[in-house]
Amino acid sequence: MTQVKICGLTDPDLVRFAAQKGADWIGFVFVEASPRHVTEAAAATLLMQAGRAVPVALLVDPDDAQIQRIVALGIRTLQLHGSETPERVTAIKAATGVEVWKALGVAAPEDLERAALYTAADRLLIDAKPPHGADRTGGHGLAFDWTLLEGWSAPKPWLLAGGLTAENVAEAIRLTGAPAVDVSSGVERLKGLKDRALVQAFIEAAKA
Ligand SMILES: O=C(O)c1ccccc1N[C@@H]1O[C@H](COP(=O)(O)O)[C@@H](O)[C@H]1O
Repeated sequence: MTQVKICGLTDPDLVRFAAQKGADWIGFVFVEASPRHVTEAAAATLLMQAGRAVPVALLVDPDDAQIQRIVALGIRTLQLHGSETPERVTAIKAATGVEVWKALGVAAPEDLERAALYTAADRLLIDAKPPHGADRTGGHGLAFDWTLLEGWSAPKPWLLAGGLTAENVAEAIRLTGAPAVDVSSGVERLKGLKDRALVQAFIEAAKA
């Protein structure tokens, strides 16, 4: 069954709800420019509601100190969503031993070729590229051309992200063969404000 990550939760009740409805991962965004930003202090409370869902820390070009603080909170999965090089990902994996995901923005076939360079990543997250001039690297609710993934042989376990919604996720999975999906904007009524009904509908559609 397709695995689901619900990203950018800031409300403990919604964390509990998403976990109860079957989310496999819950993402916490430690990126100040994001409307879903959570502080490390707030995350400590949110984590307690995750139940069997695995908490994921979304970080953009984190320094070693930030990584140490996040791991000290008890988060064992890092989603690197910046311009981290393969060498930096290898160093983070070696220093922490936790699960490390690397997000890659895709707009052309050559973007997928970079996937093979990230040998230390445990998973890849294949996302749309941010719009020109954007203040953050993801979470814009934009999809990319999924047909770019036709015939792609993923070198790692991977997730599909970018502009997914309850309405389009089944088609996205069918076209791309994604074993897992990640959503943020598509389960919001307003930017940064998650909606229970949309969260439930997304999980059900992805796992149907
Ligand atoms: O959610 C954010 O604000 C965010 C900030 C910085 C980097 C990534 C971010 N979100 C991730 O972006 C993709 C796509 O999200 P969307 O569903 O299109 O809104 C997803 O992996 C989020 O985790």
